Amino acid sequence: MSSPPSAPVPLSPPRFFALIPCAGVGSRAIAAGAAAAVPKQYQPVAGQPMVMHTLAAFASVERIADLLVVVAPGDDFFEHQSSPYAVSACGGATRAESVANGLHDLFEHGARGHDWVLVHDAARCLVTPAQIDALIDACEADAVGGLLALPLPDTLKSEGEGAAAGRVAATLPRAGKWLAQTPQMFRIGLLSQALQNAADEVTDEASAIEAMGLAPRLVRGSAQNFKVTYPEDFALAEAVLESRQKPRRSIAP
Ligand SMILES: Nc1ccn([C@@H]2O[C@H](COP(=O)(O)OP(=O)(O)OP(=O)(O)O)[C@@H](O)[C@H]2O)c(=O)n1
Ligand SMILES: C[C@](O)(CO)[C@H](O)COP(=O)(O)O
Repeated sequence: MSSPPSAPVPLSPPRFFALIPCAGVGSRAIAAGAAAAVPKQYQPVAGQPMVMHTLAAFASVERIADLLVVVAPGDDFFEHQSSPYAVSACGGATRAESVANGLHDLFEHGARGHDWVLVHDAARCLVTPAQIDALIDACEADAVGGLLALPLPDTLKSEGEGAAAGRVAATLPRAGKWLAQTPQMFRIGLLSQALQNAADEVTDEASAIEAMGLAPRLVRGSAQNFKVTYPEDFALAEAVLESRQKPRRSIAP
């Protein structure tokens, strides 16, 4: 007599991982002609290397089970820090490659395909635990996943080409246009597959998912969650972080 088929083993609830691509060189952050001593994510902002602010925000989110920082091969920054974060020197030539390599590392350390991963730029050091929680709340029951993003606040122009470069070619409709931010949150298995299919030029995780015919959820982020990209962004990031650290002045009765 054959034994009855065994009941399928129920999947354990998905966990939430954070993956921080931190392997860039910050070429646009270097002022024309000036050489930066360290990549932008390690430059001091409001008393700490920029990436430490980013990591502190994720460390405050209780639902994040584990966090992996992806740095460039040979980068020894975290060897000189007494920080509790897991670090993998598996950064690639592009951001997409750094993320794909980091996902591989997460799998090797026990992550499963149905776990969630929140990918977040090291250079978005102003993200807050509340914004991270808002993304998780909005996406954890979603079939695809999603990203923080901001509706376009300004009038949108396209630039001419050739002899018309530097001049407006057209004013484009901005309704329904959003600026993609991070974190971007997807199932680890799905994202890994999407990045394998996608070309290296995809500039965010959502684009790789979209290329599979799926539609990531847009979750409203904040203008303060900007990416430090150009030299002038450092002073703005510092001002915002310092304003958060300052004790609020009480208003006299
Ligand atoms: N090969 C790369 C390129 C970028 N990043 C990371 O991806 C994030 C967003 O990228 P971006 O702001 O473009 O950083 P850089 O590539 O360093 O900047 P630039 O393009 O100006 O050189 C950054 O935290 C950066 O460290 C990465 O992990 N691996
Ligand atoms: C992922 C990202 O921050 C979303 O806006 C952005 O696409 C990164 O682009 P970059 O050219 O690598 O800075």
